[in-house]
Order: sequence, then structure tokens, then C-alpha cells
Amino acid sequence: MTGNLLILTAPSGAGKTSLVHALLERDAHVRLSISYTTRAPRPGEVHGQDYHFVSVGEFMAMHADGAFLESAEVYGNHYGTSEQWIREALTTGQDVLLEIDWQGAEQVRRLFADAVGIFIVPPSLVVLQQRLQGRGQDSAEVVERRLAAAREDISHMGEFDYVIINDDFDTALADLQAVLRACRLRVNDQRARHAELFTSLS
Ligand SMILES: Nc1nc2c(ncn2[C@@H]2O[C@H](COP(=O)(O)OP(=O)(O)O)[C@@H](O)[C@H]2O)c(=O)[nH]1
Ligand SMILES: Nc1ncnc2c1ncn2[C@@H]1O[C@H](COP(=O)(O)OP(=O)(O)O)[C@@H](O)[C@H]1O
Repeated sequence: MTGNLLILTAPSGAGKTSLVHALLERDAHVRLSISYTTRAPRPGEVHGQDYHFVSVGEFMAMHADGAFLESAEVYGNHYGTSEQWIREALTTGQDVLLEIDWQGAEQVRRLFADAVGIFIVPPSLVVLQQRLQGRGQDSAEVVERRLAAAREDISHMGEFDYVIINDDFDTALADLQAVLRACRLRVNDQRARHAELFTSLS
């Protein structure tokens, strides 16, 4: 039985990293894919934990080798998901979260028809600006660029299966847990579980 593949997409600053980390602390059966990026690490970010930070040359070499399940240029940097890691994690039955942008989500959907797309939105653009500024990790120019892209990001909401409004954090986290729970109750997984149960009882 393979795991569920969940795609999480949001405008920068909407709160997806905070939500994902809170989910991972509470749920031992879900794993987060660590992306490769050419973006410089933010203060406190750890190589191999937040991202695999690589040079543009290294990224391009991996891309040419077909190492990425999907990749995209987002806000001026390259990002990509390791295909090998994802396939291994799914094969061992673990649920996998991809924290990627809408371009990557489009590519993954084409490869995994069963992938579940979740779009996270801030309650307003004013709140988004406050969160980006409050995070205190990006220059004013970077914040401006990400805010300017937010409307375009949000215009892709309709391509996703679920939308979570991250206003109150605990409510948004409960919503995310509910979506994961619903995924685990999908017929293919449940049919396999039910068959195992039936066999062991008979
Ligand atoms: N397509 C794609 N997008 C990614 C990947 N990793 C991160 N991103 C997206 O890149 C954007 C910027 O991420 P980041 O620089 O960490 O900024 P943050 O979202 O503000 O924390 C976000 O929309 C991420 O979802 C990836 O592997 N593939
Ligand atoms: N529901 C919320 N209410 C208030 N602040 C939040 C909420 N969710 C996230 N934040 C804060 O907003 C900022 C951006 O969140 P982050 O998880 O880094 O966003 P993203 O990964 O989508 O860019 C962080 O400082 C985080 O603590």
C-alpha cells in the first residue's frame, strides 16, 4: 500500500512552513520532502533540514540528470523535488508532503493523478504583508517582490482540491489534519486495509 502524496501551496508568508512543522510534530506517519534550492539560506536555516542548498551549477547538473520530479523558478530562485526520495517514501507507505509552488503542483498532478492539492491563503493581503515583514528574514525588496506575486499565486487556487484559510493558526492546523485524515480514508487505501483485516480475522 503506497502513501498519500499531498501538495501544499501558498503565497510566500501565508504560513505553510509553520503549519507543516506543527503537523509533523503531531503526526509520525507523514514526511516532508526537503527540496533543493539555489536560494541563499536564511539565518537559522539548516542545510539538509530546511532545504538542500545548492549552487546554480549543481542544480542544473541535477536537472540534466533527471533527478527532479518537478522543478520551477520561483521569485528568482530555482527549486526542485528529488524524485528518488519521493518514490522511496511513498513505496514504504508513508504519506508525503510537498511544499511547492503552483507551477510545481501542476507538474506533480500530471505524474500523480491521486495527489491531493491543498492551497493555503492568508485572510488578506494586509495580513500577508504583516507576516512577511514580521518574519523579519527577508529584505524590503524581497518582501515587495513576494507580495506582488501573491495575487498571481492566489489566482491558481481553483486548481487545488482543498483551500485552508490561515487566519487563526490552530483552526488552520485542525483543517490541515482533517484533510490528511480524509486522504487516509480514500477508498483505495481503505479497501486494502479492510482486505488485510478480513484476511487476518478469517
Ligand atoms: N516548484 C517548487 N517550488 C518550491 C519547492 N520548494 C519550495 N518551493 C516554493 O518556493 C517558494 C519560495 O519558498 P521559500 O524561498 O522557502 O520562501 P517562503 O515560502 O516564503 O518560506 C514557495 O512558494 C515554496 O512553496 C520545490 O521543490 N519546487
Ligand atoms: N495563523 C497565523 N497567525 C499569525 N501569524 C502567523 C500565522 N501563521 C503563520 N504566521 C507567521 O507568519 C510568518 C510567515 O509564516 P511561514 O510559515 O514562514 O510562511 P510561508 O512558509 O508560507 O512563507 C511567520 O512569522 C509565522 O510565524
